[in-house]
Amino acid sequence: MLKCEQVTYRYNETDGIFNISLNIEKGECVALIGLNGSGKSTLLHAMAGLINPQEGSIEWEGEAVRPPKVGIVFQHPDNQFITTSVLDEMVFGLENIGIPREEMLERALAALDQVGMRWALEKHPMQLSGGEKQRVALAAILAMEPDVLLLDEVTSMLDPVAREHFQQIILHLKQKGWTIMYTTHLVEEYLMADRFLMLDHGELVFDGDLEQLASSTQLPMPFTVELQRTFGLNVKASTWKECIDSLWTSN
Ligand SMILES: Nc1ncnc2c1ncn2[C@@H]1O[C@H](COP(=O)(O)OP(=O)(O)OP(=O)(O)O)[C@@H](O)[C@H]1O
Repeated sequence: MLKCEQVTYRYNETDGIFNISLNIEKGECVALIGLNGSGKSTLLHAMAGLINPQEGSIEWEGEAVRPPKVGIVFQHPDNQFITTSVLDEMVFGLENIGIPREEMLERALAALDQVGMRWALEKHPMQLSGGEKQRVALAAILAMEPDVLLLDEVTSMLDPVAREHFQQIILHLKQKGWTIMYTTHLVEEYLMADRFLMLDHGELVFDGDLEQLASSTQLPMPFTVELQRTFGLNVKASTWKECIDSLWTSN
């Protein structure tokens, strides 16, 4: 379990995150939402051990969080690359955490397979498209086998096709039992989460499921949820097809 207790990280008097307490269970897929500047990235950075809260504690299974236990992928993959080939990029991270040489290639290839990027092994990261770079950035983190995967607006720069591909990868990781927390401003991406945490001015103001989110906030909802609400159906994460099927059977 990832446990945040009364975490405060202050940039100044008004900006930052304030007194955040929450637990994330193993295998949960959590969407961290909130307006621009509400503190989402700051919370993820604190959870990844990249910044140290001035107050409170963040622990995974009773120990202070630190990479590689917690892995984070950022909105702009370019910031994550430091080597000149995809293979070197994968190996660099693994070397840093002391993975034996013979295991490195195996791990790197398995992670690249998970995101469909093995073909790019010899490429310079800068020769890849934005979506491909983002998949390699994710693979580099997956190869380190973190217990918790944090994704900070990872699809926001992608075109609709690349975005859908990336969302499928996240859903696949979720099905495999990864513990995931992601931030997004795209309401359709709410459908990937089991649970929602909402920040407002650095404070945690909501913790609940999709149905509770839809009934207790004024936020725009994914189209299928709006449809369910319009027709008086129970709100749940549904695909288009499931939504239409339940509309047919409700009459
Ligand atoms: N390095 C910094 N120095 C000072 N203030 C900062 C710094 N980084 C962020 N802030 C401020 O802290 C607040 C929270 O920022 P943060 O980036 O965590 O929000 P966010 O919810 O991730 O926003 P967005 O949705 O726009 O990505 C904002 O008011 C921001 O201006």
